[in-house]
Amino acid sequence: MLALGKLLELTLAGREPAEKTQLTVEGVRMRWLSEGALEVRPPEARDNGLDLLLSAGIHGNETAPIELLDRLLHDIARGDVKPRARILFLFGNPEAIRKGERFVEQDVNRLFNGRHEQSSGSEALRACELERLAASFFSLPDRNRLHYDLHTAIRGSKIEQFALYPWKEGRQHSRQELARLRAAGMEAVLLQNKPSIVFSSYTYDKLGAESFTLELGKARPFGQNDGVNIDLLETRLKQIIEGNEPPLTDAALDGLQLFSVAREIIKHSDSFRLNLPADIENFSELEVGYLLAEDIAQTRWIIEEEGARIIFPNPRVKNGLRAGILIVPTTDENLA
Ligand SMILES: O=C(O)CCC(=O)N[C@@H](CCC(=O)O)C(=O)O
Ligand SMILES: [Zn+2]
Repeated sequence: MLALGKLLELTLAGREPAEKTQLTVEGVRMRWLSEGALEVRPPEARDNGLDLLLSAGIHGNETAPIELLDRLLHDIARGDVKPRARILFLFGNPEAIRKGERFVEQDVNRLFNGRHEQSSGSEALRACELERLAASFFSLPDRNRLHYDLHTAIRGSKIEQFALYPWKEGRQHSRQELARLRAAGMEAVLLQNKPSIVFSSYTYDKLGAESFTLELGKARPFGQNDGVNIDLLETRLKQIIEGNEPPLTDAALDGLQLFSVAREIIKHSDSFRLNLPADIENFSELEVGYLLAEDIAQTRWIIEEEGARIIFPNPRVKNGLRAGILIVPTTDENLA
């Protein structure tokens, strides 16, 4: 296999490849751009006009998505997968991946849409670099832009695989993209309703891509991901890359559960208390009247919404950051 197909090995070793560009037997050009960043370009005659950004390892301990990108890249480097799309592979936080930690000093996925400018340290620099790499990749005119930012969650989940769909004023969420996610094995989608500082929101808001954060199961160390079944996603990604996706029918959304954000729980101070068991699963339902959280100055988060559920509860985040999202079921009536 070509050396550049071993992007994960290079990244884990903190090594720069001697040769920055290589051609596969299929005439596919692979170009190393920076640590954990590799562009794949099909021969011009085969290019179908899709620019696909695949990122993983924005959180260094979320290894199933990193292993998935590693397999896809190996397949392309060997000529077993023949791309018709341009692809940018990104391993988000190499230092944290090497340490097997979610982050080193601060969460890279809270540093996008300009947030890195108000911060310092290696993770702020990396968020800036990721924005630059994505902006340069998505700078070609008249092409379709798609970004999947792949994650696994800290805790178990009543709904194992789901997507978060960013929001932008005046832009409607796409039914076609939701159908594609359903075909890729996603069981639910959270339709966001305000701007955010995560990577997928940056590429959606600033770069015009269709962008999603995908949650694929529970985070485990390298080599221990047998419990994370991402076969449907892997198959779909290969089809997207090779430009031979089966057509999506009108019934394609069947079974996909849609949610919207009722409230984000923001931790304001060290006094923040979250009244949930440590092992609570994502999508657990909370009853009306339940006292979910308390914070400084008698702030109390009481459930008012029928059918409310919690995702990503985490009282250990830094002050000012999201300590959970309260979500409620929604319908498909506002989709484009
Ligand atoms: O399990 C958790 O608490 C977090 C899992 C995770 O890393 N999720 C992403 C979601 C990003 C988004 O809101 O689109 C994150 O928290 O960064
Ligand atoms: Zn993550």
